[in-house]
Amino acid sequence: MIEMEALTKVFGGITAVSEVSLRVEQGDIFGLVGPDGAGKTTLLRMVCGLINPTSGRVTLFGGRQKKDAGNFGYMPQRFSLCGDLTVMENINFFGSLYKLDRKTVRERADEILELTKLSQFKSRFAEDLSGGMKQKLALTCALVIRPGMLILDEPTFGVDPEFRKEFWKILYMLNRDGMTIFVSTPYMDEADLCKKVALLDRGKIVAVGTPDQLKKQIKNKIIEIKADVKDLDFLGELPEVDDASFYGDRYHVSVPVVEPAKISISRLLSEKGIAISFMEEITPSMEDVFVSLTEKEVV
Ligand SMILES: Nc1ncnc2c1ncn2[C@@H]1O[C@H](COP(=O)(O)OP(=O)(O)OP(=O)(O)O)[C@@H](O)[C@H]1O
Repeated sequence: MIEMEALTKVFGGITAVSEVSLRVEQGDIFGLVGPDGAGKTTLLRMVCGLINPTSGRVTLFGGRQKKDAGNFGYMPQRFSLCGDLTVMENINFFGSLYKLDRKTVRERADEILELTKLSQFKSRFAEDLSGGMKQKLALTCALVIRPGMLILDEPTFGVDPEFRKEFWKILYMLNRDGMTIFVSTPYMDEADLCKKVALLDRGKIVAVGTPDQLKKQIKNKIIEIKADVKDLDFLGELPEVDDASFYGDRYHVSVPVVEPAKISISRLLSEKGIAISFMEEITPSMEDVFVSLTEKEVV
């Protein structure tokens, strides 16, 4: 459905996207995952034809359909709605950009607003919606053209976890009904929700595969630790430990062999008078995969 060949974008002296080759297949939920500034927006904008690549090529739908034929929906990262128009007026405006007649827009809107649970807010001004509801309205607008493929740029950025769950539920429903989804996200936990993932770092693809395939690429084991102090960075200095990273209220320690590392960690923490409430080997998360492939900590 989307084929990217050595896609590159240079802005002045900055190479935002470098030699990216990827294929998004029909029926995929394909995640483009990477931290801020990795090049996600730039890549998606080239795919949508909003900016030209410096070099490389994008082919959509095997080159059989035109990019501008309304056969894919795009939900940009930035707020793309008119704040002083109501929910329904925004949808009508969007429909008119694609030359859809009012009746068609109204019928489709009713259906999609049901799905996005915005039906009761049709006459509310967009600027008065919550952050999550604004994102849902942007999604509704992108869906009004009934696209076969949806391209979304960080659709859940900065909204609460409850909303993120709800938004992903909608994406799953759309995908189940046959829609191909190409979505960017800085959230590593969302990578786990994708059928296929490309990890992007400083403009380059560092890994591509299903979440399970990517997790198997990690050679080290991961030990998760909860202790009564927050800063356990010093664990990285133990010879049995390759890396120690902070994850919210816990630490993930990357080790070649589990048991000697656990003994050594227990000894060191006990010497420092630090109590351990949890220390077990766990299945690596997508954060662990990203850290191990890029040697970077993520938020
Ligand atoms: N129009 C532009 N002119 C100059 N530099 C740009 C432009 N657009 C993006 N960049 C730079 O390209 C790099 C990639 O930016 P991009 O916005 O694509 O990343 P991103 O992964 O989407 O991150 P974010 O979530 O912060 O938007 C960054 O260093 C950014 O500053």
